[in-house]
Amino acid sequence: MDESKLRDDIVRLSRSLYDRGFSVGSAGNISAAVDDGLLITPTNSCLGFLDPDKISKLDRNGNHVSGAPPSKEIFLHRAFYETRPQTGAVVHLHSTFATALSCLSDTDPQDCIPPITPYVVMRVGTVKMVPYVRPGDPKAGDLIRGLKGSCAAVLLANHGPVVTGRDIFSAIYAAEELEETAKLLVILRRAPTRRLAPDQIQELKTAFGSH
Ligand SMILES: O=C(CO)COP(=O)(O)O
Ligand SMILES: [Zn+2]
Repeated sequence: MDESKLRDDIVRLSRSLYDRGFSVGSAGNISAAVDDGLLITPTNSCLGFLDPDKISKLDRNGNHVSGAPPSKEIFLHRAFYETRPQTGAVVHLHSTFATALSCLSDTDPQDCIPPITPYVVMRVGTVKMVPYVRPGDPKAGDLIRGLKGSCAAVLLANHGPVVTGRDIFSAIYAAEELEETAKLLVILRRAPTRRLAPDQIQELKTAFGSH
């Protein structure tokens, strides 16, 4: 794993998210696994203007070893790496439509993003809601551990999405797919909407793997 390329990829992909309005201000944070720990965006940093040399590095025990102070959501990120060994990167955003679903009281907490299109099934899988805790509360880590690795993505109630992937590219593509599907769900709200049928979902899982 080339850490310096990974740092450049984090900067480039974060800027792209920011430029397209998936994040604003200093909201959101991104981490990626490296051989000896993980890289995570610094707390209070803007995803549009990251400096590769200031990205925080933590060792395998979660100790801060270099860069600016890490995101306060480090507990959330580490819980995904701990419970889903296939995780190579974690993306947390306050993207508008996924956050809207996280605030709507009739979003199904066991199935926040119903399977209405193939790509959300292929890239994201089942999304559960995690009860509200304040940003940076270590309890968020306990709540993620409680899912026992069953979800690649969650919505934090009244806060926003957290999405994981094998690597930084797949985590970000999945976060974009989740946001676009959330937008469709908000647009289609109260309109009778066809879901993919269970056999169609199974066909996708067989053809493309499941989350
Ligand atoms: O989105 C955020 C908190 O939930 C941003 O926090 P950080 O700036 O500490 O990464
Ligand atoms: Zn947040």
